[in-house]
This record gives sequence, structure tokens and C-alpha cells, in this order.
Amino acid sequence: MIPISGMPVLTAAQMRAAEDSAIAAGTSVGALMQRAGHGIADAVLRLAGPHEILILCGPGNNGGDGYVAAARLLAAGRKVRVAAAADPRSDAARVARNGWGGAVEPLATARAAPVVVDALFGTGLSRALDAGAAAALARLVAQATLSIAVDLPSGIATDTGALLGDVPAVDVTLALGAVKPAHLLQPGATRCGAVRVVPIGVETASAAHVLAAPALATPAPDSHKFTRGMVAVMKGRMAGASHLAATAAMHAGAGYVALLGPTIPGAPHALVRRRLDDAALDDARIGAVVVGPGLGRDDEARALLGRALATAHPLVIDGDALHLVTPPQLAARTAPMILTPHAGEFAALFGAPSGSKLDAARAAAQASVAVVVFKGADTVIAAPDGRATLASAGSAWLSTAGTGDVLAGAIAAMLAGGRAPFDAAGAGVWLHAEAARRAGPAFIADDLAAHMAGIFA
Ligand SMILES: NC(=O)C1=CN([C@@H]2O[C@H](COP(=O)(O)OP(=O)(O)OC[C@H]3O[C@@H](n4cnc5c(N)ncnc54)[C@H](OP(=O)(O)O)[C@@H]3O)[C@@H](O)[C@H]2O)[C@@H](O)CC1
Ligand SMILES: Nc1ncnc2c1ncn2[C@@H]1O[C@H](COP(=O)(O)OP(=O)(O)O)[C@@H](O)[C@H]1O
Ligand SMILES: [K+]
Repeated sequence: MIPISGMPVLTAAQMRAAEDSAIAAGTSVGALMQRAGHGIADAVLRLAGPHEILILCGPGNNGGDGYVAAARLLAAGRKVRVAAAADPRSDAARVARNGWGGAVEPLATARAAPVVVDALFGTGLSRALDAGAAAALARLVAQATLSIAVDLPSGIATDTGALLGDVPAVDVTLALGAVKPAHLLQPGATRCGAVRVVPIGVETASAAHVLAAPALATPAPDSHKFTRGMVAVMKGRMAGASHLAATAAMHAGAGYVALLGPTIPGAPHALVRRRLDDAALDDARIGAVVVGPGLGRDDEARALLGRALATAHPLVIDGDALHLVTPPQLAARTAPMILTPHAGEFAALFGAPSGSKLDAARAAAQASVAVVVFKGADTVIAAPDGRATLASAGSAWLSTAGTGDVLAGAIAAMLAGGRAPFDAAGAGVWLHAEAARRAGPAFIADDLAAHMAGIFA
């Protein structure tokens, strides 16, 4: 059982191709199923204690994995029962079923057990479970004290995280061979519980990965404020939003943060307030400009955005600026850009997303030639070259006003600090999520910035 941080993320087709390569290189499907089933059984042995285990087996290879696991758990001396709604339909699953040898209860009337293992459907799910199977699964998961899904909770579309029907949430999902998009994309992700990878000896490479903790170094002994990175925040109509972004950039490690525009009282004294003029904006030491938080959407805002776009500085474009900016304006720029839309801003700039959130973020990054941070409860970061990272579910307490401004500031600090745009976006998202975790419940966006500082300790 391997934690998923930093692991490759494969779609169902990519996983099938990886398995096919292993098969072409001489490993049989049966051998892969044995590895999968043994890995599951070993994980269940560690998680389930001495309690009785009920394994629900479907007609495909996911069910096959379940039969193999059942046989191994029985051989290990555990009390284990199996339930199924249909006979195996693949050769490998039939062999696995014969290897179990014990009784198979009808799924609909299966008696509950303290530990239930869902091996009904995995990456081959093609439609919603029929009503009887869905009801039995819901009942058995509800009555168990520990529920474990094999590869994916049955009823979730592997590539999008969409629910094809009602899907009960399990405690643990054992992803076979690699993480799949549904383990991270909502609403599927919340049905998965804790996700761990069970290796099956298949080579898995992907341009998409689970977001991992960045290396956060303390400043080098010879650092000075400008080597740590200078961030300029364009002050908009709502000063609070710009202040949140600027404060976050400071706490995320930027050495010098300037707020460009008319000053208001109450911001930290360390925040440098500068009049927005060409000299301030052309300062060659600026490593990142944040434009958008609290900008407004009127002509004045449009003009401010135009000034930011006209610079040669790397930009973090957030909030209102995502409603104002046009694709030709983005195309005209050559300096790096990071766009940080939530779902509404994404739709305003790129149109309604199609396919999975991962597909949508990638298409947007390609179209805009910018790094796109598609925010939400399942943040996806995509680069124009096809690389992507998917964040694990973070604190839902982030759903409070101003946290997006904090994220924009954190990303700008990472960018000004010298990270490449894609890495800066990932580091900012990670820092933001970790700060939220540390902040606990019911924090406000102002608290979040301060919590970022502690992470560097
Ligand atoms: N490939 C490999 O080498 C390895 C794969 N491994 C494992 O295999 C899993 C993928 O296996 P899989 O492709 O057999 O798909 P799986 O999810 O078991 O179900 C497909 C079956 O169910 C059927 N069906 C679909 N939806 C349905 C519904 N709602 N209600 C009723 N029936 C439905 C569908 O038939 P259909 O009706 O769609 O034609 C088909 O018969 C993967 O997640 C991993 O656990 C590991 O063992 C390692 C080696
Ligand atoms: N339910 C949630 N779970 C995890 N993160 C969330 C959730 N809701 C929002 N977030 C995060 O909080 C931030 C909100 O940003 P945004 O919507 O731009 O807010 P605002 O405009 O008020 O600053 C984003 O980083 C987003 O990913
Ligand atoms: K399953």
C-alpha cells in the first residue's frame, strides 16, 4: 500500500495499455490478477484485524481480483465469504473463481460483515449498476465498519470521477497499479476514502501526477530581499482582495512585495505601497505580477489589466481579470502566465468544460499557452505541454471568500522565487492546501496567509 503523493495518474485506456504492454512482454492476465488479488489480500489483512470479511465480486476482472483475494485471505486463516450477482465473464476471472472454490452467496441477499470489499466493477464499468446491485452494495457498505474498494468504488467513471448512480463512500480504495483520475476528481474522489496504490508490477508512465509536496528551502545565507523574489500586486477596486494576495505573497516567502495603486490603511507595514506608474510597473526586479483579485470589471479595471498584459513580467491572472482578458490578448504575450480560474471564471474564459476536469484544464492550457490552475474541491494544474498535476482533496473550509486571492499571492511568490510556472503553480497550490489543513475549521482567508509562514519551519 503506497501513498499516492507524486504518483502517476492513468486513465482507463492508459492503464489498459500499460497492462497490455506487460502482457506482450510475457506476463499473463492471470499473473497480473494474482498480483492484484494478493496485494489486496495483504492490504485487507493489515486493515481488517480479525473480523469477518465479505468480498463482493463482479463479472469482470475486478471481480477476478476479488476471488483471488478471497482465496488468499482464507489460506491466511481469515473468516471470509464471497457474494456475486453473476458468474465471471472473462477467462481470467473464471480461473480466479475456480481458485476460490468456496460458496458464493447471491449478492442481493448477502449477509453483512464487519469488513466489506467491493470488487464488483473497476475500470471496465460501462453504465450504472442495476438497481438490485446498487441497493445491495449500499446496504452492505452501510452495515460494515470498514469498507474497502478494489481499484475504484463501483459506480464511478474512471476518467471523469462522475457518479453513474448512487455510490456509497468507502473508507479505503486500493488503486491497482496506478492512481486513476476518479480518485482525485469530484464527485468520485469523496466516495474513495483514503486512496492507496497496490503495485501490480506494471510499468506506469503518465504526463499527469498527483500533486506532491514541493521542496521548500529556507533562504540561502547570502540571500537579500530581491533574490528571494519581488511580487507586484495590481490594486483593484476591492482593496481587501489585493491586500490578501499581497500578504499571502509575503508569507509564502517573497522578499519584496509591492502593492501598486492608491494605498489604504491596515495592511502590514512591510507591504511596500507604490503609485501605479510606468516606473513602478517596469521595475526589472519584479518576478511576478498579480492582476485580478478585487480588480472590478469596469473600464478602469480593463485598463489596469491592459497595463499588466503590456509588461514583460510573468503574470498571475486571477479573479475579475479572467472575465476581462481575451484569448487574443493571451496569445499576444510571450512572458509566462498562470491563470487561476474557479469553475465560473473557467467557463467565462474558455467556455463550458468538456470531458473530464483534467481534459478541460489541459485543453485550456494548450489554447492559452499558459499554466492553468483549475480550482475547486479538485484542483487541476495543467501546462501547455500536456503535463498536469491533480491535488488530493483538501480542506473544504477553503470554501470561504478570499482564499483564491491568497492562492494567487502564494503562486506569485513561488514564481518570483525562481520556480518555472508549472512548478510554481503546484507549489502554491500545495502550500495553500497545507496552510488550510493547519488552520483547522472555520478559518478566514486572512488566517490562511499567516499559516503558510509556519510551513517553512
Ligand atoms: N486488464 C488487466 O490485465 C488487469 C485488470 N485488473 C482488474 O480488472 C479491472 C478491469 O477489468 P474489466 O475490464 O474486466 O472490467 P470490470 O470493471 O471488472 O467490469 C467489466 C465487466 O462488467 C460488465 N459491466 C460493466 N458495467 C456494468 C454494469 N453497470 N452492470 C453490469 N455489468 C457491467 C462488463 O460487460 P459489458 O456489459 O459492459 O459488456 C464486463 O463484463 C480493473 O479495474 C482491475 O480491478 C487487474 O486484475 C490486473 C490485470
Ligand atoms: N470544497 C473545497 N475543498 C477544497 N478546496 C476548496 C473548496 N472550495 C474552494 N476551495 C479552494 O479555495 C479557493 C477558492 O478560490 P476562489 O473561488 O477564487 O475564492 P475567492 O474568489 O473568494 O478568493 C481555491 O483555491 C479553491 O481550490
Ligand atoms: K470496485
